[in-house]
Amino acid sequence: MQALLPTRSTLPLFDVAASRRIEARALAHSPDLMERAGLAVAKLALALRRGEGPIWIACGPGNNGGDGRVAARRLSEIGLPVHVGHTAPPQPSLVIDALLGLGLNRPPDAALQTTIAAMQTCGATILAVDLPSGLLADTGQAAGGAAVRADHTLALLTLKPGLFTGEGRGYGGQLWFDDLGITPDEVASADLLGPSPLPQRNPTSHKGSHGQVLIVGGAPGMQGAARLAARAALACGAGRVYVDLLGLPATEPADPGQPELMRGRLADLPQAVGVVGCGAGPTIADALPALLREAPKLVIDADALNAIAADDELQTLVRARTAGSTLLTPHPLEAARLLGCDTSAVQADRLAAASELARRLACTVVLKGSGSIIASPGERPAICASGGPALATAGSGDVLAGWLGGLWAQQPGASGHAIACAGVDAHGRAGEAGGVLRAGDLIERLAARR
Ligand SMILES: NC(=O)C1=CN([C@@H]2O[C@H](COP(=O)(O)OP(=O)(O)OC[C@H]3O[C@@H](n4cnc5c(N)ncnc54)[C@H](OP(=O)(O)O)[C@@H]3O)[C@@H](O)[C@H]2O)[C@@H](O)CC1
Ligand SMILES: Nc1ncnc2c1ncn2[C@@H]1O[C@H](COP(=O)(O)OP(=O)(O)O)[C@@H](O)[C@H]1O
Repeated sequence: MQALLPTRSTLPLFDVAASRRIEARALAHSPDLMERAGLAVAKLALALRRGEGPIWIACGPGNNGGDGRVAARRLSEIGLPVHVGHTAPPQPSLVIDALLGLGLNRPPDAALQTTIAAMQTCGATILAVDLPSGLLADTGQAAGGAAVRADHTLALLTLKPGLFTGEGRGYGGQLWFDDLGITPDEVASADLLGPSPLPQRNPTSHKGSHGQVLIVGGAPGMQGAARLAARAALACGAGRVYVDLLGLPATEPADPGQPELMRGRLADLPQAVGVVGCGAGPTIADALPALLREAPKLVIDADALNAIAADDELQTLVRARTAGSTLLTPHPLEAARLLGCDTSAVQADRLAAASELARRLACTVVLKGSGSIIASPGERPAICASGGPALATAGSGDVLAGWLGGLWAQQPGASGHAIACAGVDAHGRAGEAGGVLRAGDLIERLAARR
C-alpha cells in the first residue's frame, strides 16, 4: 500500500470495464482477493483511527460491502471496537465507507443518502473503500449529485480515472493504492501522469540551440496575458521569445518589465513555435489563417479557441495541419464552445469530451481544470493529478500556454501529446501551494524546478 500523490512515475488507470476484466481473471487464480482487500483496509484504518471510540463500517450490498465486512472481522480480531451498520455509533474513531464501489449503477437512493449524510456529520475521519460511495469510477462525477466526501480513499486492485479528474479529487481526499498483489493484464484505459525530465542544456549550446517562440495576443487592455505567456516561455528556457502584441505599434516594447523579450511577427519568424490567443480578443480571427497555414507548431489558447469555435473555415485549417503539430488548451467553457455543447456536458465526462475534440480537430487537446486531460488522436489519454486550487486565478492558463511553447521550442522533434503531458504536469506540480498563486509567482516556481 502506498500514498499515491504526488506520483513518481506514470501509472496506468483502468475504467470499470477493464477493472472488471482484470478482477475476473485475477479471481481465477487468486480467489482470496476480498480477504486481501479487507486486510488492506483494516491496516490503513489502524493508521488513521483517532481516539478510542468504535470504528464505524457502513457496508453496502455488493463486494464493496464485502471488503468492509472483512475489514470489520480483521479489526475485531485484534480487539478493536467495531460497529457495522448504517447508523453512526457514539463518537466513532473512524468511518469506513464500504457502501458502493465499482458497481455503482444509479444515484444513491434516499436510504443511502441518509447514511452518507450521517457519515459526513459524525465528525470522524472517513476512509472510503476503493471509491467514495456515489462517485462514478469512469468520470469522476457524483451519480445524481450525492457522494461521500472522504478524507482518504484506498483504491484496490486498479486505479480508476474518476479519482483524478472532474469532481473526483474533491471527493477522494488523500489517495492510497493497494494492487492486491495482482499485475494488471490489460491495456490501460488512460495514463496518470508522472514527472517528465526537462530538456537538457548541452554545455556548448547557444541561444540558437534552444528554439524560438512567438506569442501572438495581447490586444489593447489585455497585454498582461500575452506577456505572462512570453515570460513563461522565457523561463522555460526557449532561446528567443518574441511577442506580437495585437494593435500596439511595433515600436512599443514587448514588455517593459522583462527586457529579454522582443517584438516579432510571423512573417519574420517562420521557425518559431506559435503561442496564440492569450488576451487576444476577437481580432485574433484575422491573424489565425496565416498562423494555421504557416506556423510549424502551434499552441492555441483562449480567444483563438473561441474564434476557431465560431468559424468552420478555421476549423478546417486546424484539421489540415501536420499531425502532431497543434495543441489546443481549452478550459471547460472553451471546450464546450468548440464541441457545440454546454460546460456541464463537458464536465460530465471529461475524458470523453477531450478525446472527441481531439478526434474532431485532429490535434492534441489539453482540457484544463482539476485533473487536466491530455488527448490526441492515436494516443492513450492522460490525466494530470498535479495542481490544485492555488492555480484557480487569472493568468495561470496563460503561463501554461507559454510554458508549453517554451518546451516545444527546445524539443522540436516531440509530438504535441508529449509536450502537453510534460508541460501540464510541470505546471501542476509548480502550482501546488497553499492559498492562491499569482501567475508571476507561478512562473518563478516553474523556473525554480528547471
Ligand atoms: N470481487 C472481489 O473479490 C473484489 C472486489 N473488490 C471490491 O468490490 C467492489 C465492486 O463490487 P461489486 O461489483 O459487487 O459492486 P459494489 O460497488 O459493491 O455495488 C454493487 C451493489 O450495489 C448495488 N447498487 C449499485 N448502485 C446502487 C445505488 N445507487 N443504490 C443502491 N444500491 C446500488 C447493486 O445493486 P443492484 O444493481 O444489483 O440492485 C449491487 O448490489 C470494488 O469497488 C471493490 O471494493 C475489490 O476489492 C477487489 C476484490
Ligand atoms: N482546482 C484546480 N486544480 C488543478 N488545476 C487547476 C485548478 N484550477 C485551475 N487549474 C489550472 O489553472 C489553469 C487555469 O487556466 P485558465 O482557466 O485558462 O485561466 P486563465 O485564462 O485565467 O489563465 C489551468 O491549467 C487549470 O488546469
